[in-house]
Amino acid sequence: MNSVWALLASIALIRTTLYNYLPEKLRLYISARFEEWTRRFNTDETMVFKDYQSSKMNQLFQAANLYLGESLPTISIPRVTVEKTENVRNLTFSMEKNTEMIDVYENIPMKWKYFSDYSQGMSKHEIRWYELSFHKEYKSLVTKCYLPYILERANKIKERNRVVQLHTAAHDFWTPKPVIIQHPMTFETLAMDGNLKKELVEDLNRFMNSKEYYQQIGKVWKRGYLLYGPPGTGKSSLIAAMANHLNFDIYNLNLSAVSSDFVLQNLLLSTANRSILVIEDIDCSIKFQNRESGIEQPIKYQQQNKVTLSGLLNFFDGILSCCGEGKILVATTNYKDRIDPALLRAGRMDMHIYLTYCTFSAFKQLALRYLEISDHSLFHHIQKLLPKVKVSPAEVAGELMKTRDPKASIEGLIKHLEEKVNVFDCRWQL
Ligand SMILES: Nc1ncnc2c1ncn2[C@@H]1O[C@H](COP(=O)(O)OP(=O)(O)OP(=O)(O)O)[C@@H](O)[C@H]1O
Repeated sequence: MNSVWALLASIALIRTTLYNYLPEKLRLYISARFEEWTRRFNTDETMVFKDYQSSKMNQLFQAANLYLGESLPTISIPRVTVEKTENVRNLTFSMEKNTEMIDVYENIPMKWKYFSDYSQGMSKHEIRWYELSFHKEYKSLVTKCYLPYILERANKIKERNRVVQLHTAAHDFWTPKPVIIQHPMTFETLAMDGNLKKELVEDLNRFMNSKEYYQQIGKVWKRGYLLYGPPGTGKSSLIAAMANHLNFDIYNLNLSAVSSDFVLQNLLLSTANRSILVIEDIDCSIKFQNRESGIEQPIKYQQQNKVTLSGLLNFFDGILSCCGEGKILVATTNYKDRIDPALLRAGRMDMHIYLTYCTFSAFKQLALRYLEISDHSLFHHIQKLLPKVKVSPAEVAGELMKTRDPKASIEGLIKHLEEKVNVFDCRWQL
């Protein structure tokens, strides 16, 4: 055995020595021939996915990370890295440096190896990469099917893991660190007319599944909703439910703090795709010039409100709104009649949703959520009182929260409603 090692070592030494004395052209020729010769015997091909390519994040590297991470908990592998970071919902698994795993795609084994190292040079930073090896006869399958499949799966994993974030604008920019919203409001917990809720959920789902349709008819893939109604009727709650349903980030825009139409345009351009842009109390943010009568906006308003109506219209449906896709605009107001009709038009505000004072049906949904009861002998009193008063779901929810005892809670609400009826009757007599 020792003599074999000695022979191999001598061959290597002779080869290196000879190689050093050969002219460069001949050396290059020999290595090319040598590589060709070894390739003939090697049946595998390897693809390398570096984390960064020309200082841009390599999407294939990221996708492989997510895709492989999903299979890691289910396969036998000696070591894995497990993480839970703030802005993802679930545990994330990743491969340890210099380890390998086999993924089976269409019954074909795909061998993945993960590497990391430190770059040489002035700034020492970590370089990470995956190597994917497969039998060379599957090269076309890998490029045409396997890699696109990984990209698609990774997108789905990303969507599933995402947490909803709230972005707010400050000093003409979106704040660099959005807040993670853990708002528990969903369409299940929102007390709202059953038919309206169903219509809205269907509308959102239809919109989400219509990307190709919008493209086909040449329309920008965006949708606008106007939520209007008295304070406390659940406009903000509904926005949270929409964001949770779609898993979309929220960009909350206070128009009165935006310094110009130009800034408004920039803010819109820097919102992410598949997000909800909210303009709360749109009627308070801008005093509208009456476009129908043609009366000019008074100078004092022009000074106060730096965003103009035309800037806003441009923002809703101008060329700018083409930048991005899957965008939802939500405007809220307590006074729909104060909004310029131009803004309310279909295409800008496609669906107008009236959130009203608490109805008996909404009360029953709140009772189920707050008191965990679907019926009670005192319910008929509430049913009689509710049509006589203007009470918001927020007010009812506040009463129901005062005690966990259903009887005491409903009695408290009846008392509150009766007081409101009496106040109303007194005013009526005056
Ligand atoms: N329809 C509803 N279903 C369940 N809870 C509700 C509903 N409406 C209001 N609430 C409760 O009342 C609170 C306040 O409601 P919300 O902020 O959504 O009302 P709003 O219409 O946005 O009010 P405003 O016009 O004053 O901004 C919510 O946090 C929620 O707990």
